[in-house]
Amino acid sequence: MNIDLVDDEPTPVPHRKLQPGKLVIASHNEGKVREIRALLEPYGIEPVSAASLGIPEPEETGTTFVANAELKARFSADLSGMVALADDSGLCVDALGGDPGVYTANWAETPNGRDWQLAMRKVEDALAAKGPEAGRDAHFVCVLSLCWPDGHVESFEGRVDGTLTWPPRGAVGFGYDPVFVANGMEQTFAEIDPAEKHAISHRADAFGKLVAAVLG
Ligand SMILES: O=c1nc[nH]c2c1ncn2[C@H]1C[C@H](O)[C@@H](COP(=O)(O)OP(=O)(O)OP(=O)(O)O)O1
Ligand SMILES: [Mg+2]
Repeated sequence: MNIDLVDDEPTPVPHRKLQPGKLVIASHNEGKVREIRALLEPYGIEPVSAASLGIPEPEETGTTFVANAELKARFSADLSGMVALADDSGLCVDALGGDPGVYTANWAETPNGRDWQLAMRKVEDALAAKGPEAGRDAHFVCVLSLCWPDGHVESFEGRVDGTLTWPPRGAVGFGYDPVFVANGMEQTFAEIDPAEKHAISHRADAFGKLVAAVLG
């Protein structure tokens, strides 16, 4: 047994409970806002979107999901004076060394806004270039960060494992949903009911941890 490892355990920080009331969803992605609203619904929290408060999108300068989720949550908490909940997420493809990862949204950027067909095609082309032995395993990651107006922040990470399919299938959901098939399923995330996605998604996984820590 490595004694050093035991000594290095971080001191647990007590969680702060989230009280019923208004909360800013610090995301400008309508697909995410819709999903986060649905997840919050049973908890007596009234979500308002950052866009509806006129809060702009901060620059995502972090190199990790946690760093970006926390900077987005802090930005909206500072500007609104309310508790803010941000989501930083992405698609990590094993054969691509985890890309596009933190840069998943950037792969969709064009001069005319985001193009998800193009982004899915880019991932597929990169994967095809690796050859069939590389495999098609991928996972989505989601970090949800809550920031209070006094700067207290709590973050929760979730993931869902699956494989990438081609061509894209389905019209529900957003982003890369049409090419992602979760393990144990046959349909893509864009072919299943939102409720089914909420039962297994990376966002739901992170949200479950958030609930246990700050709403339980
Ligand atoms: O469930 C998902 N189903 C499909 N695609 C997904 C999902 N979850 C994240 N993704 C992809 C698309 C998203 O655009 C990118 C995250 O980028 P990310 O910077 O966290 O979000 P974003 O810029 O779209 O919105 P915002 O930063 O305002 O919350 O990963
Ligand atoms: Mg973003």
